[in-house]
Amino acid sequence: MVSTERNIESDKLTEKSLVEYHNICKSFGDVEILRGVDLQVQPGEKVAIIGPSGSGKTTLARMLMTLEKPTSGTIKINGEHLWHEEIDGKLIPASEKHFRKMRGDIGMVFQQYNLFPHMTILQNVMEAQICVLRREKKEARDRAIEMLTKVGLENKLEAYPANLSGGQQQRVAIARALVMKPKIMLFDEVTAALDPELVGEVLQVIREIAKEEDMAMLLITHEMEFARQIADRIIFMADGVIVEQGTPNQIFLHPKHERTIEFLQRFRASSFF
Ligand SMILES: Nc1ncnc2c1ncn2[C@@H]1O[C@H](COP(=O)(O)OP(=O)(O)OP(=O)(O)O)[C@@H](O)[C@H]1O
Repeated sequence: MVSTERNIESDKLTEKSLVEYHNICKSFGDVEILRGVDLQVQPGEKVAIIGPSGSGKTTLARMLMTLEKPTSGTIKINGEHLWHEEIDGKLIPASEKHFRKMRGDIGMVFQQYNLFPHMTILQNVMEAQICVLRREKKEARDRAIEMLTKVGLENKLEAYPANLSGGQQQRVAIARALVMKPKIMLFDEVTAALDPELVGEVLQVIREIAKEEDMAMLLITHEMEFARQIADRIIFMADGVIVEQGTPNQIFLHPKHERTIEFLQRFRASSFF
């Protein structure tokens, strides 16, 4: 019994992280936005990042999408540097070719859905499969239909984005990212631009995906109840650092740090949570 426990512990320690941020700093001009962030995400893990506006959550996610360059620090995906290439033991800035290869592991859904307005829903979900993954048209179509069915839009395949509600468009954006089979999906405030009555349907789709799919997820959200239900781990960020992290119960029921307690109290006072 003891030896089994010890094995499980050592397995956890040796398990390779899917994503590793190491001592990440980011400044915009003179303003330091991220101040030495260390964060690991394990394969399949669902991690929610919460925290006050301006604490650096989106910047952290954008770095994983190679949209924002760290001022210092490193990020690895599957043990391989994202922003650098290792040549003869030296780290040099990554080439566009390296970025393209690495981006294949990462999917992202933003507040803005950015669907192609001139394409049908089905074409929107097929496009990157054909252009980026070089899938055959028939396979891309079959997979797009399967994914659009999963997000409840099997009756809208031939519709255009302009004819869908915001919630439906966001579900297309989710299907479009999912169909690429990334190892990690980033969801950055995906309901922030939606009318309140449309928020529930999008969160429900994400909840179902989290249950069914074994990809890792990094969710930035102000929806605390949603974060509590969906995440294996909650990270509370403030002023560019990770202040506290733990299971949903640890963070929401027994927060330890003054900043976390204050944030959650303010949050409860302004909502039904
Ligand atoms: N390109 C940029 N140039 C200058 N400042 C920026 C840039 N991008 C972000 N910032 C600033 O960095 C800070 C952190 O922004 P970020 O969007 O990462 O925070 P956040 O925690 O995601 O906030 P929110 O919850 O409001 O989305 C903010 O003060 C923002 O104004």
